[in-house]
Amino acid sequence: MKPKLRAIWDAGVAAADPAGAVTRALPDLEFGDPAQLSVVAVGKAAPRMIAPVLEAVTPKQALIVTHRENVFDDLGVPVMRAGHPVPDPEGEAAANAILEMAEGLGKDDHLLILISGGASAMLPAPAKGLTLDDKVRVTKALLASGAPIEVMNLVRQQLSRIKGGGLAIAADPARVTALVLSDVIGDDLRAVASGPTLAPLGTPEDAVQALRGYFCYGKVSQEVRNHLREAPKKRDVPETDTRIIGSNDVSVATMKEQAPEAKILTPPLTEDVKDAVERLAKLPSGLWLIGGECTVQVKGKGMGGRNQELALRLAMKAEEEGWPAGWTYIQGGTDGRDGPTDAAGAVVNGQTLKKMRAAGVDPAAALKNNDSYHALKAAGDLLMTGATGTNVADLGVLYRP
Ligand SMILES: O=C(O)[C@H](O)CO
Repeated sequence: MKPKLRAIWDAGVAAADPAGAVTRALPDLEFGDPAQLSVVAVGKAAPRMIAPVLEAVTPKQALIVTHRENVFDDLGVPVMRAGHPVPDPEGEAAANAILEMAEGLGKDDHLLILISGGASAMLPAPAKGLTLDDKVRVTKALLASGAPIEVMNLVRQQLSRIKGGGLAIAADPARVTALVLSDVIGDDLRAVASGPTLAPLGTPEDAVQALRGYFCYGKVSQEVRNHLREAPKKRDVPETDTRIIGSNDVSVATMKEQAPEAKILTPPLTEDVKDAVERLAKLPSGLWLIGGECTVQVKGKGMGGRNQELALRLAMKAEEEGWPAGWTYIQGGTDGRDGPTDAAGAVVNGQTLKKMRAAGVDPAAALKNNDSYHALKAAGDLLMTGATGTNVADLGVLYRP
């Protein structure tokens, strides 16, 4: 079963390949006159998203903004590197460059923006009266609070000149098209990269409530609090053509094409891994396709990631409940990096715990220490893909006979 499940999982990851996703979108895209076309790619997948566009057309101007760790070839257009997950001065310079480019466009111009995850942190454009330091403090407080991405970005939009439709406002009256590779479960495009071409997720008052709700209000600067009190309630964002071209849902749908007999788990797994395993254990027999992204409460000092911990927990649950032989489960991050490890996740079955014990590892003790990586490594059941160059959260496939 392992090779079959791996092939289905691989098909899901391939569907999220940034170059492939843009290439599939190109036939439906009207570039217009290349002499009036500006192309900007932002986020972790920016170089891979812009490559097929630059093969298809030579725009008037183009710019890539990505994280400095992203590997990319020289594509012959300027690249600006930016910090992530905490914004830095290079990111601020990049955000300013994009806004300047957008502000210089006229009604006959076309701005094509290619958006992928990570761009919120990479493009800090502090609202008038705020500084990069203010934004750094807000970002750090929200990151430490465990607030979900929708909440983080609702706040960040209210403090920014580029997020929450700010880019669309700057580019007005030019035509704006955005192709989005979504790393947000549920695909609210206002949340992906903080929606530079769409109206914000909430109001300044909502941002205050969110900061209070996650005990961050007291941690942000007085300038931020003043700004949120005085900022206009509504932002008029011009209409843009913003399209999704890849996402966790799209990847799960592609896995379904690969395995039409399978059922899709709904809703996707977004809960803590402990609760996720309870849900998986209740599924009837058959082949199940799983999207989402779980959370883990880390208390131990071991090494692992949410996908590895989920797989290990499921193997233990299967043993405890005496699942019939043949069950198999693959679970991994589509970016190929689960937590701070070099594994994407794991592929487990009825042999996993036996192999672990034979190698001298106690699975329960490993779990207690959040050390799923070393336990699964001892069993030879890690899922190793290397960095995939994309990220649409996590995918899993479970077979229960
Ligand atoms: O950049 C961001 O805001 C996150 O990656 C979600 O898209």
